[in-house]
Amino acid sequence: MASIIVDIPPSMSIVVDHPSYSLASNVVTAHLLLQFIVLRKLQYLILTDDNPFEQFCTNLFVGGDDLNPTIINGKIIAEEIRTGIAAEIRQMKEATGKIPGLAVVLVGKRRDSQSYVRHKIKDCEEVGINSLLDELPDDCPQDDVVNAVSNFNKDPSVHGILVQLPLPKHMDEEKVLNTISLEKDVDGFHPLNVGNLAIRGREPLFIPCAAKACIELLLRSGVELVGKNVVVIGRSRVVGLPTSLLLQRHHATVSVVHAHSKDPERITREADIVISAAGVPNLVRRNWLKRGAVVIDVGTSPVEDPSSEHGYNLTGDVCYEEALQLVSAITPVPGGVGPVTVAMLLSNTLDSAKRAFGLS
Ligand SMILES: NC(=O)C1=CN([C@@H]2O[C@H](COP(=O)(O)OP(=O)(O)OC[C@H]3O[C@@H](n4cnc5c(N)ncnc54)[C@H](OP(=O)(O)O)[C@@H]3O)[C@@H](O)[C@H]2O)C=CC1
Ligand SMILES: Nc1nc(=O)c2c([nH]1)NC[C@@H]1CN(c3ccc(C(=O)N[C@@H](CCC(=O)O)C(=O)O)cc3)C=[N+]21
Repeated sequence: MASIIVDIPPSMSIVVDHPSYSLASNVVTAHLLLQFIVLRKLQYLILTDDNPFEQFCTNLFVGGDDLNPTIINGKIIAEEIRTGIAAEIRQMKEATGKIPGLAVVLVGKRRDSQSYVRHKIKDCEEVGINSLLDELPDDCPQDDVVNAVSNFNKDPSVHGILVQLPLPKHMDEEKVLNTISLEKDVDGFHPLNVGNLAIRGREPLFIPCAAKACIELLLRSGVELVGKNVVVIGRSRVVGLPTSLLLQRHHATVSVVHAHSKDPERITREADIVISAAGVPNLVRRNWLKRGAVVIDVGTSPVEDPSSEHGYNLTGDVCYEEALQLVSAITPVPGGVGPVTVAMLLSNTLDSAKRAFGLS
């Protein structure tokens, strides 16, 4: 193990005890450590895996230890969005006598899926969207799900169709999702919607809700996107991929980290903004983050906890307590991205109804 001691008068020393730092890089930055040590009146500074050298030096460049991070409140932002949607729906009802409709297809009894669907239905009621729920058993044939979708495709009172993912293992998700009619694809998962999101100058009919939520949270918190280095962790159809595409439409410089990425800590530590959607609890530790970074934590993994009300706790991808020590803003889990994702679903459903009623 590398262990370097730099003598600094008067009677101070620096101990760099870390396998991955060469003598050369330590010598170059030794004067920065000196400044820090004098400033803090420290006798020793021990760098470990949790507090690596490069990150430490980045922090030093940025300055003091007095960041007071903003906790981005997704519940309040979602409520503001819902208030606007409810007002538009009241006007729509006065003008046309009609309201938007959202149909949800839920297969199986996953507790977290049931909970999200309950949230969606409650929020629909609150803003004046009519909601329909088709619940199917875990072991039903795929054709039953396809038929449920087809019926909703034909129903003129339905403007949005959502098939809650994941589907049971024996089903072909791609096939089921492709049966949703393009005009009712409020999740924005249809290949044509994804393709149009990816191509400059084209307009998708719908943009996936979690991606929209991330951007909305950033913009409403006053975070500039143009030219910023953004790292998106995850590249799924539901979150990672559409988020990276939408960020590029906002002129951010986007890097995508996934399960095969080498040295994800180093890549993520470069980012001004980190959006994490891996679904791995506490993946992003302190040493993944640059001081002053903005963090949007999309991950919501149910982690077993028999002592909690529902038998599990929703846990984010980001080690929240550690991140709080150095970020400038962060979304909590729960109460961050989740409620805004649902608000975006309502917004997409409203947009779809407006198109159907010739109001847009
Ligand atoms: N709050 C909200 O509104 C929403 C939250 N979610 C949550 O977001 C999370 C992600 O959802 P979803 O995208 O559907 O999940 P998926 O499992 O479909 O995708 C996960 C992505 O993360 C990547 N990944 C997995 N492990 C690692 C790792 N160790 N390091 C880096 N990347 C990794 C995968 O890489 P690879 O492609 O190489 O396999 C994949 O691209 C979940 O917790 C989900 O519950 C989802 C939707 C909305
Ligand atoms: N077709 C489809 N579209 C989706 O958008 C989709 C999906 N399938 N499958 C699962 C993921 C996950 N997802 C969430 C939505 C809201 C919350 C949410 O509201 N969370 C609350 C807490 C909810 C609770 O307490 O149960 C919060 O974070 O505060 C979470 C996760 C949408 N997804």
